[in-house]
Amino acid sequence: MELLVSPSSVEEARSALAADIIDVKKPSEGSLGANFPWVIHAIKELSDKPVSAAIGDYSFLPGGASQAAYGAASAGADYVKVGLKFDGAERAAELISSVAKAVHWQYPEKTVVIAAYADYERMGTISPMEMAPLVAENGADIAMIDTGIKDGKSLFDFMDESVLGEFTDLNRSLNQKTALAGSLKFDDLAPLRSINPEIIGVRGMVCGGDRSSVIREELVEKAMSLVR
Ligand SMILES: O=C[C@H](O)COP(=O)(O)O
Repeated sequence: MELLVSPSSVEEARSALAADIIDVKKPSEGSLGANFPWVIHAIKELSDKPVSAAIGDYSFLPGGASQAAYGAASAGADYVKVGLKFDGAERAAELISSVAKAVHWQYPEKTVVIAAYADYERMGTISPMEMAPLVAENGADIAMIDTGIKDGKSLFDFMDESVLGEFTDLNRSLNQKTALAGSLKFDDLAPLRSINPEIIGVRGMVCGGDRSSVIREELVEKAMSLVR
């Protein structure tokens, strides 16, 4: 299980360098808010660690999402991550294939992450289970669950360990990886280890519980020691 940590600036990224994957985002623009390309580039320059970039919680806008995905990959992101903020399997397939093509067209080695929301019922968006079979089938690499509304409710408030285990197993059977996130706490690391997704994503946990605060290096190190 690898640890992905989401800084919002170059300064914060310096405190996150112990993580396996540095995930650039702009939390003030949403759960998967996109940061500026020059911030992605500067964070990529900081270390040899793989860099991920969120491109936004996207409505059904395959053209816009594919340009944003291409921009993030060109700026240096090794992982490009998009959230599906709409419903409908057919529309999801179209946006996933557009984003995957935009990245793999010139960067076949890069990884495309597609996120659905644990709180899809209150978001009115596609569910993670409905999204899962559309990911690799449309050229993407990782199926992710995050919470869409960051109001303190966590992934486990919406999906229990057995459902998350089913999601992870389903992804494995589809030859795609799983990433889980959503206001995770240190106490969640034990159940997450038994669910065993390839990646877990955190921000609030390593900010001391408040994701609008700043990432603390010692908490990233603590989280790394517990996921190993
Ligand atoms: O990709 C992971 C997210 O940034 C998780 O943020 P959070 O732990 O504050 O919900």
